[in-house]
Amino acid sequence: MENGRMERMESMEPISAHYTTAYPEIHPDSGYESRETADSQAKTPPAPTYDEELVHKTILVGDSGVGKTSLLVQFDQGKFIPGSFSATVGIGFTNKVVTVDDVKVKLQIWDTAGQERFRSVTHAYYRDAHALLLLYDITSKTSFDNIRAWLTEIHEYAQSDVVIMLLGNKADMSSDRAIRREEGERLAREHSVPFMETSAKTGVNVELAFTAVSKELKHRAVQHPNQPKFHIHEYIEAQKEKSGCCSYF
Ligand SMILES: Nc1nc2c(ncn2[C@@H]2O[C@H](COP(=O)(O)OP(=O)(O)OP(=O)(O)O)[C@@H](O)[C@H]2O)c(=O)[nH]1
Repeated sequence: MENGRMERMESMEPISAHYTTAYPEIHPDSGYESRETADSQAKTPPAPTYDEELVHKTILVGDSGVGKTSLLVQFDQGKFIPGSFSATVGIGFTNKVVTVDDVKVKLQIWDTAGQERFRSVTHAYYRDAHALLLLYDITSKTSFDNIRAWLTEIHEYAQSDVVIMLLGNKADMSSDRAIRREEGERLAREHSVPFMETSAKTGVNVELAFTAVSKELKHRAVQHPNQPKFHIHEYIEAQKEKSGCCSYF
């Protein structure tokens, strides 16, 4: 696996070459959408159309070892391969289509190397990012403490309107927990970013994280004065309640 990983990261072709690849699709639970759609249809004129050719560049960032590659593999392939990944070298991406509100949102998800020595390479990718998923590991206080530094870098190199989401990963490792969920929530509130705990191992909240980001990106792309605004925080809370996802954290 170690060699496979190295090859994947080092043989990246130019972006345009990858757009010919068919996008795998996921269909998230649509209970929330149907309620929202019914409400909005009653009150507003037909929604402006969403351009399904748009590609939203989404980047996973955070310290080395927090689980960026594992989270992406869980989202892409629905599996977790323990201890199988060597540290990411440079940067690579995976295409995914997320169906939200009956439209297909194309995500190009970039997995970056957390190691300091690759930082200057990854900074270059921030500028045209539409969304950044910032991860820490709930068993690592250092990775949590470094979130402020990551946010400083993001504000320095990314566009000011980039969608940011904070994720506390490895939520399955409750006996080794070093950061309480409330601490993650507080930090996220301080920086006005949505937050959830995830597990790349069990898959908890992995799809929700990408779905919430896709919905936010889609709503931004079609934002219309007469359309109800999408509130990512409320969406996440409603979905968490529905799934009862977090009761065992
Ligand atoms: N228990 C548990 N282990 C995880 C989880 N996510 C990742 N791991 C493990 O944590 C280690 C590091 O995971 P990676 O996905 O390689 O971390 P990364 O953030 O991509 O690391 P870099 O490529 O160095 O930036 C591996 O041994 C994974 O199996 C998780 O949610 N739960």
